[in-house]
Amino acid sequence: MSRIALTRLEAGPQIQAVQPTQLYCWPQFLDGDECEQLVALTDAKVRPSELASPTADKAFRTSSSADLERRDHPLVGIVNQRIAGAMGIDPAWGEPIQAQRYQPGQEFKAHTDYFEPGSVEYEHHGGRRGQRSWTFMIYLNQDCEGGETEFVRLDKTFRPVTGMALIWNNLLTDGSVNPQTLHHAHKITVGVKHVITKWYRDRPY
Ligand SMILES: O=C(O)CCC(=O)C(=O)O
Ligand SMILES: [Fe+2]
Repeated sequence: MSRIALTRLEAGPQIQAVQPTQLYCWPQFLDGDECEQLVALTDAKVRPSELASPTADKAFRTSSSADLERRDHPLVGIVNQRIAGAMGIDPAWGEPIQAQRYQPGQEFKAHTDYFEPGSVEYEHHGGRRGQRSWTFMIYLNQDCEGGETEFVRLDKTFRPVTGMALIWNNLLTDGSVNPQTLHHAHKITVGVKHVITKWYRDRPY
């Protein structure tokens, strides 16, 4: 699967990191109108974000989240298809699109998107549904300060840019997890940051 996705991805996005980590940035994956509509859909549905893995730190992930579904708006289906087409992955392997909203002071501290193998969270969230493989994240706005996405072990930091996608594989080509994908969504200092995230599994979800 990694190889198929890599081939398709070479058509549009810019490579940001090379083996063993596959990390891409794709400017203007969505246009400004699409982003604005997705922000409005998110604001109408948000709830406090959840954590897959337990942590004693109550300030670890302080954002809000919303699951965006096709029945919320036809644009959700269109974006789902555009992402699946770009990735060359069967849409059945994808989780529903989830939006994240960060208000001033909110962040998601350094974490990985894969489930720790052998852990309770893996049994609960992975298990039969499979491990998380690719993350396809799109910034919906840039009129904010702070909120950078930092890949702390890769020394790569991205500022939110409206419509820009960040795409990375949380796994290595042999299917094992890649700790180099550790990332931190920095605190927002001014304004509000919105993103949408699509996670793929390593088998049909
Ligand atoms: O908001 C970001 O920049 C990153 C979000 C993220 O890492 C996640 O939702 O898993
Ligand atoms: Fe993440």
